[in-house]
Amino acid sequence: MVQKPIIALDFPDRVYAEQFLNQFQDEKLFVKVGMELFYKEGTSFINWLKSKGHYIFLDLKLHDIPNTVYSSMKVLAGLGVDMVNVHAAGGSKMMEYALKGLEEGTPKEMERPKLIAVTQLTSTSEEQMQREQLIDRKLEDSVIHYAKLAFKAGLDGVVCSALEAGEISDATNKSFLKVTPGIRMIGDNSHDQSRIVTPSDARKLGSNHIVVGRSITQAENPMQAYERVKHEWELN
Ligand SMILES: O=c1ccn([C@@H]2O[C@H](COP(=O)(O)O)[C@@H](O)[C@H]2O)c(=O)[nH]1
Repeated sequence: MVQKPIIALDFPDRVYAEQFLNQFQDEKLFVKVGMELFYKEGTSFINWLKSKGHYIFLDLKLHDIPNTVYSSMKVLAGLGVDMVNVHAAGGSKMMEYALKGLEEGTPKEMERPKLIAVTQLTSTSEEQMQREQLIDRKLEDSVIHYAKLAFKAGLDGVVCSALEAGEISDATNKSFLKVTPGIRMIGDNSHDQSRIVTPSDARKLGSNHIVVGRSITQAENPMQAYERVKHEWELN
């Protein structure tokens, strides 16, 4: 799959999203559609993105009982997106059912979307995890544990911070995807993120894909910000 930085289209509606995308003219981008935009615009916006030739990560982070996730994935499989995800905290059985739903729901002429699992959100710090999730371990231990569960369940990879990418490769295998949000250029505002890494360090640490939102979408010149991120990411 194409390794361009994945741009998080965190916009309230398609008018904002299309205005943003129009700046890139005919460039085929890798974009992420999250809950905000999908809940507002639904599948018609996904179809529009596809008609423009963009790669799509549909970031809905499913987390429910196995049967519900199975049936929902069966539906999402028909959308023709490139990547979807679940929360690993839903457990091994839920992840296996998610994969089964995707496999059964993908039309014969399409490729099954990659399925990845969120380990610990990049906004979560070790202190918060220990206090609120009552996990009395290092944050890396929890991330690696979830990555191993996702790997065993047959998933294609995980969402993690680039800080954990190397250890995940060692615990699974090199082709297991590490998709890493929490990306910031030096000096950028970290906002609500806790585990942040630059594009260049993410590459060095072993990320396969980086996800970048506000550093691009809220920049004074989003095109220029995207080119800077892409340059750093591709250079290393
Ligand atoms: O652990 C996670 C999982 C998903 N995200 C999503 O990525 C982007 C990051 O946006 P920034 O503006 O670059 O912080 C956003 O859509 C999150 O929902 C994540 O950050 N961490």
